[in-house]
Amino acid sequence: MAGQREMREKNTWHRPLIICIAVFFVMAIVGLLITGVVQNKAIKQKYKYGIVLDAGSSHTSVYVYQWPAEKENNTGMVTQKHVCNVKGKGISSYAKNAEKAGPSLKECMQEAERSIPTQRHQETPVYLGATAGMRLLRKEDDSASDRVLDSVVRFLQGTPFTFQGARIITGQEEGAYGWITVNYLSDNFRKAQRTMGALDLGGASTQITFESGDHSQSPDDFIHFRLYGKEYSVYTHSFLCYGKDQALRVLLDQQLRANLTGTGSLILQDPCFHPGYKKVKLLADVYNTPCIRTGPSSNVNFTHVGTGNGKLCQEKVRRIFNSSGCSSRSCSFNGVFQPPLHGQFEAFSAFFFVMKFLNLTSESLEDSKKKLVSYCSTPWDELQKNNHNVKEKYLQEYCFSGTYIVTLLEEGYSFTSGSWKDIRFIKKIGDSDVGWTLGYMLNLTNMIPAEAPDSPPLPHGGYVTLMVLLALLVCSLVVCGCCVFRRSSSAAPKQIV
Ligand SMILES: Nc1nc2c(ncn2[C@@H]2O[C@H](COP(=O)(O)OP(=O)(O)OP(=O)(O)O)[C@@H](O)[C@H]2O)c(=O)[nH]1
Ligand SMILES: [Ca+2]
Repeated sequence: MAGQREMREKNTWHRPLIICIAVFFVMAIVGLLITGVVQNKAIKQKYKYGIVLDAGSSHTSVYVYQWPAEKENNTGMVTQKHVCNVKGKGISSYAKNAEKAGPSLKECMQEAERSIPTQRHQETPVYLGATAGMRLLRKEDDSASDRVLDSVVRFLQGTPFTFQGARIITGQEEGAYGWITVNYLSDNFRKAQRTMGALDLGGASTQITFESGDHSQSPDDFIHFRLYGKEYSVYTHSFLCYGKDQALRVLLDQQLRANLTGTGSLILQDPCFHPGYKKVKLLADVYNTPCIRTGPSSNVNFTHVGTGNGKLCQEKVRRIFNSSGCSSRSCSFNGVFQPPLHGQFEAFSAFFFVMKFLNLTSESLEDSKKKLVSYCSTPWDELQKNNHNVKEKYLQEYCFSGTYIVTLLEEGYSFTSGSWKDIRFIKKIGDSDVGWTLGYMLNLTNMIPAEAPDSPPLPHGGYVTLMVLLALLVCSLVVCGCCVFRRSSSAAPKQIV
């Protein structure tokens, strides 16, 4: 008895201790749960922003991008928040009144200010890249292109953002950054998946870009990237004057020269324009481009008459491409080396605008050509009646533009009826417009690391869930342990002393 009493006296503190430990454990578990939940509560995401102006030949667009502030180096995190199309033509059209080029951006830059929190303005970089329209102006009149850029720089320096520069990007950059945008938005870099090619059709130039190991020939047409720990050898070529606006002028010039009799008024019968289409135009609007060697005196008018012969239009458009004179193993056109096509291609900008309107984005090559012939024969007044909400500038040219696109892809780049299905005509990937601007900003802000960032073995959510489950397991083990201990101590045989 005395022993038991002694035992009990010695252990009087066991029970409260166990209870105390259990209480602390439960408190720790509850604390863990609350931390896990609060930590993962949707905190107001903090974003960073970037602005890129695409100063194209036909117009300028202002893109606002955003990304989660703490995930700067993660991929797939930069998305387009806003886009504003500047009213009027491209900045190269201000060659004769350069001081107006910068202020023409005002409305869209004010929209950009409204779309970004004020406290972020100071840290938001602004980049302007000018493309083929300014490349052509620089060819024609270098000082005029400088004056236009100066006006743009002065204006953008006056915005509340951090202006990082305005420059004419090369055709190679335009192609390469379009390819980066396509594959970044498709998450192909982070997943080290097969990349897709990029086809960009502008008003003054067109670009083809795709991964190819075949860089033994024309190394100038290759760019090498190391992205997320993987090497990429990318073929890219930009054809200046092969944007659809300039190509139309080249076609008109070819037809005008064939019709120039020098007598009476000039009438051009054009199979790429609809029956009943008749407009008096200025020769200056055809010849005021460095894409055509000088033409007849430019203050002369000509009457542009449509005959709507799609087949003849295809034959005329084919003449824009010179398929002879290839000194490499394989060429696209005009003697330009092009490695064999392979893989999927994303065709955007005017490729999309035109093929979407003509409802040819999912047609085969053969059916596209047949439907174009039928579309081109549609009388102009019928077309206007059925499409009164479409800009006449675009409506009058869809027959030419569609024929040009099909000819460029088939005759120019050598897409076949088999590989035609590898082309996808798109405007966006997710919420972001496809074009060179996103790739340009990602490169300038170093947001695509050369090496894959170390990622924790578990995604954050998985990590928290695992921790909570483990904690609950520990807790239940402790509780079970206590129960077993208590049962064993109360069931211990009474010692008879
Ligand atoms: N049908 C149609 N055409 C469009 C639309 N937007 C632009 N275009 C025309 O499509 C062509 C290409 O447009 P963009 O990709 O903006 O060309 P750009 O960037 O100005 O030209 P580049 O400097 O050569 O890249 C031009 O002839 C535009 O006039 C549209 O919404 N619908
Ligand atoms: Ca463009």
